[in-house]
Amino acid sequence: MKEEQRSLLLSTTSRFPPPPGVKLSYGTAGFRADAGVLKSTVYRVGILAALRALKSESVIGLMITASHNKVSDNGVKVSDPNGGMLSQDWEPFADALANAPTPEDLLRLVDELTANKGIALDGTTSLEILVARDTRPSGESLLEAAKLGIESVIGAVASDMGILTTPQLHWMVRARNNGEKASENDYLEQLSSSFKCLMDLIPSGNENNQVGDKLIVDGANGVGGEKLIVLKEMLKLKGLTIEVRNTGKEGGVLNEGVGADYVQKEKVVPNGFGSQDFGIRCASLDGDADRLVYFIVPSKSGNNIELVDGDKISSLFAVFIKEQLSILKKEGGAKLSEDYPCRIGVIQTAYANGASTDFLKQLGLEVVFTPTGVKYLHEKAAQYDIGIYFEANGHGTILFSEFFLLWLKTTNNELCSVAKGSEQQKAASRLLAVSRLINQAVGDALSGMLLVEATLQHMGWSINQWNELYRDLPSRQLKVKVANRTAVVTTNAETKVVKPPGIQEAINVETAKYPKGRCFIRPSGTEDVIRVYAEASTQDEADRLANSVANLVDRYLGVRSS
Ligand SMILES: CC(=O)N[C@H]1[C@@H](OP(=O)(O)O)O[C@H](CO)[C@@H](O)[C@@H]1O
Ligand SMILES: [Mg+2]
Repeated sequence: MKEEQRSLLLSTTSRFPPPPGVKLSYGTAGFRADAGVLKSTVYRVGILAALRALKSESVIGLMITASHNKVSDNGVKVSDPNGGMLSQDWEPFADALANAPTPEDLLRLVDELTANKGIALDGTTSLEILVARDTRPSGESLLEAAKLGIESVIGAVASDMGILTTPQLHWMVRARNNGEKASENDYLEQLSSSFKCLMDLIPSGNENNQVGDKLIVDGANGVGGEKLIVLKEMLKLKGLTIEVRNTGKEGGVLNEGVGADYVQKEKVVPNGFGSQDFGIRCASLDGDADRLVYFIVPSKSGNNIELVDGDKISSLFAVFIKEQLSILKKEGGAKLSEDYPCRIGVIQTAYANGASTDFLKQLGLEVVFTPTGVKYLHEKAAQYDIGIYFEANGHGTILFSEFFLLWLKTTNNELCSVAKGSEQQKAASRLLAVSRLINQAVGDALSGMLLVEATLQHMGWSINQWNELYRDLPSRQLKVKVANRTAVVTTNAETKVVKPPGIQEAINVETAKYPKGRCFIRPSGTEDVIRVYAEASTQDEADRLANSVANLVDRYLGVRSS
């Protein structure tokens, strides 16, 4: 490392001492903690992002958000050149960098990494890192720390993109590296034009359309609500009214009694909604708008909603895509000069409701499981021609392989010349529009919502009809505070505990008491808790199973004393 670079890093790093006694790790979604302890971490992730840009010779993203966490938390994560999560082999370096006690330790780590990865810190290239944040009040000063981190690496330039949803930033990084138009307006344009294309292709004569022309969206008092209001204006929707509540402008607090995580985990009505909304399709975004769930409010006063979660979204998309593929290949249609055996995969985690897995398998689809965290699901989905992945909490998307998209475009052109306007050609156009609408970088609540809306219109289904695709098995999720959550080590896509010894056997004994019982525990990567998930044939049994396993967690891992 040249002297100029060394002294720049030393002087800036000494302005951001790590808070004593805090050890952070790059978890399921980057670093997250109370915003008050994060400045040094965010500054150091700035350095990391700069080095990643220099290594990949590409544009990189840095997002400041703590998504569904409480407003006083914040976090930081890096978007890789393809718009996906940071390559997993860089995570140990992220941990080491964030926890390096002194500026000299940090310099040593940077030296090691640059030597190891062959990164030349000679300032001969200039690379851009796009930086954005969600609406948290702590975001502004953390963003400044990130910029200083980036610009303490010679050759790295920070571009402040302001307040964005997480998926918008990932989309921009991907678009920039693909040489495509990449502004926020380009993002909104692409979503609205592909949505309109899908709406124009809705089969005519669907007289029994039950969809209902109103959608009410809970914006979690975060960034998603305000972006949706802009998008709505661009869409100039006919026959669909979108009302946005909890935009953050009405005085509500981010994620407090609102938002996709609250709605999905607690299964209750979010603030601002009530029995007056019965019969209307409702949806909820999370704090950074990368998760989406739908729900139905109860007809009478009472709090329990009917949740239409990520598994149902995944199932709806799977049904629609399967239908388009079978139209495209149907007997008696135009003969395609080349056929292509499209491989579809649906990716889930252990949190997927067992009934959804059965439904997808009955559709004849390949269903595979990964550990929790979209980085794992995304990686697996990318191995298919069409990879549909959703976590039960509503975080997911549909990935199309480049090869399949090329085939689809060629097929569509061919059909346009021999059978323009045929059912086959429309199916090809629909699939192409889906690939443009649904975010190819990461799960995106806004693009996902537009695809749900277009699909329901296509099918003519009300939210109830969609919800009845299958009946969820009753489930319950609990969080347990423990002295040290890293004491729990799991295997088998997180469905079995290997440490501490004995607890898995005890969980098995509890689970065996309930028909259709299924239960697992794992340490959260975003909150300081152990999560308990239980499924059983009645709600009461699911609750009892979850509670008894939560007690086991207490017993084996000891409750936090503070
Ligand atoms: C049960 C659950 O919903 N877990 C979420 C949550 O991770 P945890 O590691 O469980 O805290 O946040 C992640 C990031 O948003 C998301 O990928 C994941 O699915
Ligand atoms: Mg989120």
